[in-house]
Amino acid sequence: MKYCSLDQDVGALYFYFADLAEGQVVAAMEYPAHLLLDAQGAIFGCRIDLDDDVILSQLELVLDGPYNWLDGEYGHLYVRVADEEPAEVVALHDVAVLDLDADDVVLGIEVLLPEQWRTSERLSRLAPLMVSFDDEPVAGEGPVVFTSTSPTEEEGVEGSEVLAGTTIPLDQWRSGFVALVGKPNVGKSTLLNALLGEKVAIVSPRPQTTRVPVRGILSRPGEQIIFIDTPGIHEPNHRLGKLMVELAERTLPNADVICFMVDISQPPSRLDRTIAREVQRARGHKLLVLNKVDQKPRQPGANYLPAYRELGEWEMEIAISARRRLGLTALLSEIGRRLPSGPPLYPLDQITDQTEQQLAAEFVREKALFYLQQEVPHAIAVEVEEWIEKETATYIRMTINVEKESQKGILIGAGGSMLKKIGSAARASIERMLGRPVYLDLWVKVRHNWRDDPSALGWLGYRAKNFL
Ligand SMILES: Nc1nc2c(ncn2[C@@H]2O[C@H](COP(=O)(O)OP(=O)(O)OP(=O)(O)O)[C@@H](O)[C@H]2O)c(=O)[nH]1
Repeated sequence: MKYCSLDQDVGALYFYFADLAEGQVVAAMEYPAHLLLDAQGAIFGCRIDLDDDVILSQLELVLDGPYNWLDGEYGHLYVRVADEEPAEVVALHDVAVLDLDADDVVLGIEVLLPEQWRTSERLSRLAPLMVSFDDEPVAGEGPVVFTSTSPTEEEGVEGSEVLAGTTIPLDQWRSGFVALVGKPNVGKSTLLNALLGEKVAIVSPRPQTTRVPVRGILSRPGEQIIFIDTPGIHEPNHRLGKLMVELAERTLPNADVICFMVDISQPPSRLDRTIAREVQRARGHKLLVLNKVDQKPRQPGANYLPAYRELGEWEMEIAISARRRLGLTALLSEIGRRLPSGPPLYPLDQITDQTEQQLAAEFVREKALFYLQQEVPHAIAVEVEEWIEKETATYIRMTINVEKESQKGILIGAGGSMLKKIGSAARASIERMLGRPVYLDLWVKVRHNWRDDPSALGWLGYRAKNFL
């Protein structure tokens, strides 16, 4: 690698393999990422888990570095400042983004560092290569000395510290429900996590990741916003899909504010139009939320804003990047001022309606969505069978249900390799959530066509009455 930089505001660590010129990055690819730590816990590189879509010529610049290495057997790309074995490999929640130029060559990699990894001790091994974020790295220029300051949060997005000891009389509070609706993959769950500063909803590059509405609660002085991240509205082709769409649509009548989310880097589709019509019929305040402003339009130079604007009557339109946490303060203040008067509906320190067990099962599904291809991850339902707090670790046994024998084989992989990969990534996420070691025991079972079987859907928890 040539340089790296850290955007303190969002925690984005960027590895440069070339000097970037304006407009040079034209595409991006996303992959799961891990941090490589030395014995002192300092980050000395990262591992990106590639898939077969990446070809060697794309990695030409990356593999130019003396210590970078592609492990062809597993598709692991190592980007490092030294040739050493990591003392620890830590999975990151967010995917890494590989920026490509017009010839499809990778120019740089961005990973999002959780706050605890942004200290000068953790970054000490990378310090000699750090350039300050605002400086464009220029060929021939030496690296700028890196001084670590504590990351600045977007004002108001993190609310927990200002909640303690609130003395605001209850009749001066505002509270209400805010529905995040839109077609699959527009970034609803990413937005919810970004607004809460915590991961309460799983995210993946595949459509139809969210299956049931997830509530995320943001409490700030005098204000409680209950976000409902809804399944992406689509044309369903099985009972589970129908339930997902029904649950999403049923959040609309009760929402005080509706954020109709779209992907501004693409033109509106038929689904966007259908959802916009449904949103228009609801009583709540309607905001048009244009996500992914960080991404180049599909057609270079195109502006899809007017086409989205025409889909309905919007009280307000706001451009954001959920991934890069841009525009979120403005969005929150627009939502806040539209909330009805009322006392908080949830305890002020509660951030979601999901239990730790539900979230743990979701983390397993999230990793399966990353690692598995095509239909297999969508055919998965994860059940927690056992959860025992032991002295040194939490023991968790889960069953992963699939629909066919062939899917079971793919999920387990040669010699159990795929299940191991999913398990170790999920275990890292669960450990982060629980703050203690976890022993994760995964089993795979075939439940034929469970997505179309009403009784299987019922005992797997996919029932409308559970969420209304
Ligand atoms: N470039 C870019 N990508 C984003 C942004 N927000 C979300 N994404 C990516 O879009 C993909 C889908 O994000 P999700 O948050 O799972 O989308 P969703 O709308 O909840 O999807 P469903 O669960 O299918 O309804 C993921 O790969 C995200 O990383 C953004 O602001 N910019």
